[in-house]
Amino acid sequence: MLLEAAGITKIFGKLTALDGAALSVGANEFHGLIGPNGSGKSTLMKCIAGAEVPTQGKVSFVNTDITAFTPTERARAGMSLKFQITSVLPSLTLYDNILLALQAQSSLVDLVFSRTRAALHDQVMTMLTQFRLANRAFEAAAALSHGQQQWLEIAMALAGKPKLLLLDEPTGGMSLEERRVTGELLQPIKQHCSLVIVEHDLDFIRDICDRLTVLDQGKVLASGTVSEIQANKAVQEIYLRRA
Ligand SMILES: Nc1ncnc2c1ncn2[C@@H]1O[C@H](COP(=O)(O)OP(=O)(O)OP(=O)(O)O)[C@@H](O)[C@H]1O
Repeated sequence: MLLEAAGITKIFGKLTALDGAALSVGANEFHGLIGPNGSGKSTLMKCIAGAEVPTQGKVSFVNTDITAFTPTERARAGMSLKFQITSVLPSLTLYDNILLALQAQSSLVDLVFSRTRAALHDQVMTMLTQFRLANRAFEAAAALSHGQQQWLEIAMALAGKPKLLLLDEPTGGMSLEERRVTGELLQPIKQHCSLVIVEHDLDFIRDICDRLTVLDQGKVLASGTVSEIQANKAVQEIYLRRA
């Protein structure tokens, strides 16, 4: 397993947000985290990313116990969380935003060699092309639509070539068409990266994910392939209960 979170409990004062939750993600796997409002999805994501420290439990990544790692140490180990490490600077061009994200991964020594700069140029353009933003490379990021800004942020989160990308509700506020394109843009990264994604849009998550974990009241209700989860009676019940 690439990521293994086990027995994760998180207590905020009197509230138990997570109660022995677990999550396993393999290499090249897209894994969706779903569940009703307040079931603990974001808190589990934060415990994995290092933004919250679990009260109990263990997080392993690439066979290393990272429970006590800082977010920066996790990033160095190959984990990337959109918004956490980098975020879009609206007054800079798309090109410069991506360049900054790439440069954050390079050493100062690398940066002073022009050959590296040329290589960075190619990487910037490749990433912009991959995220269908190349034709706007030299416009300010502020001019982008909401959806395009999200794509730019995802591209920036991928600049360090992470083994695992964590996305918390990336399609929030997107149009239906932008959601569809987001699914298409994410697919190719599976060749080199796994994904843990929290999303309220169940159609979107079903379309792009290989496996799903369902949280309910801080516990794992079910975990399995998309078809296993769709056929699961207990899962159907919590979603019906909500409706
Ligand atoms: N920093 C915090 N301090 C106190 N309580 C918190 C904190 N963060 C989360 N909680 C509580 O923990 C519970 C789980 O919250 P969490 O945001 O993880 O759920 P979620 O499944 O992501 O919800 P949603 O779908 O609404 O985003 C909620 O009751 C929430 O109010």
